[in-house]
Amino acid sequence: MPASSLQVAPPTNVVEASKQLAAWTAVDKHVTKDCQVIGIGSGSTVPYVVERIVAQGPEINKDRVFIPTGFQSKELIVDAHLRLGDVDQYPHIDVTIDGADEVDKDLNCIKGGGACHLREKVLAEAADTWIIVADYRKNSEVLGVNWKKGVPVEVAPFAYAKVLHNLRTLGSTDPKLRMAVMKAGPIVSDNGNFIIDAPFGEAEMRDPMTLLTRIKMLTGVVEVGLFCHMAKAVYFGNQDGSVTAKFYDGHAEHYDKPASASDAPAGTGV
Ligand SMILES: O=C[C@H](O)[C@H](O)[C@H](O)COP(=O)(O)O
Repeated sequence: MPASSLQVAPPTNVVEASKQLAAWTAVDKHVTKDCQVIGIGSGSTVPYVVERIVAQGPEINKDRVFIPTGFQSKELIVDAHLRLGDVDQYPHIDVTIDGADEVDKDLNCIKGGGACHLREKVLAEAADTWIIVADYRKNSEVLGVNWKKGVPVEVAPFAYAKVLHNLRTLGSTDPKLRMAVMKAGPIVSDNGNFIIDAPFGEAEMRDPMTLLTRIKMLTGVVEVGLFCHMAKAVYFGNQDGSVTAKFYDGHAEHYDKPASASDAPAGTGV
C-alpha cells in the first residue's frame, strides 16, 4: 500500500478555518499512538480530521485501520491511502471523530444533515471515545436554535407516510421528506432508506433524550439524528482562531494557540 497522503484545499474563509482548527486540535488530543482502530465520520469538517491524521506520518499509520461512516468517508480513507476496514470486522473502535449539525450545552447533538446518522451512531457506540469537531456556528444552548431544518429521521421507504403522520402527532411542526437536488424524488441514504426532517419546538428540544426515545419507538424508523449522552468531548473552532473544548463531565478548556500547519502533530514523537 502506498504511504498515506491527502490533498485537502486550504481553508479560504473563517468558517472553514475554524473547522480545520477544531479537527486538528481534536486529532492531536485524541488520536494517540495507541489508537489502532479509528472511526471516521462524515461531513465537511471530517476531511481536516483525515488531513491531520495523515500528517502524523506513514510509520504511525501503517498498522492502523480506519472505519468509515458512509460513502464520503470511505472515499476519504481510500484517497488518503489509509487501510480501510468495516465495523463487522472491527466492532470495537478505539476512537471515532465526527462532525455535528448542532451541539447543546450538555453535548447532545443533532446529526444527519448529510443523511449518514445511522452508520455514524453505530460507530459512535462502537468507540471507546467519541469526539465531535465543529465550527462555532454549531455551539448552542438548546438544540434547534441554529439548526432549523429539524431532526433527521431515517425511515424504511414503505413506512415514510405513516411515520410523517406519527411525527406530526408527536408535535413536529412541519416534517418533510428530504428531496434530492439533481434527481427527481427523495434522497436515498447509503442504507437504501428515506430521510425525514422533523422540526420540533423548544419544549421538545430541551429534552432530546425523551424525544429520541419517542421517535425511535415508531415502527419504520431506522435511526434518529439525536445523539444524547454520547460525546466524550466536543471541539469548537472559534472565529478568533482559538478552540474551545467542552467535556462530558462539564469542564471546558480553551486553546489560544492551536495547532498550526507547521506544527508536528502531538503524540507522534516527530
Ligand atoms: O450526516 C451527516 C453528518 O451527521 C455530519 O457529520 C453533519 O451533518 C455535520 O457536517 P458538517 O461538518 O459538514 O457540518
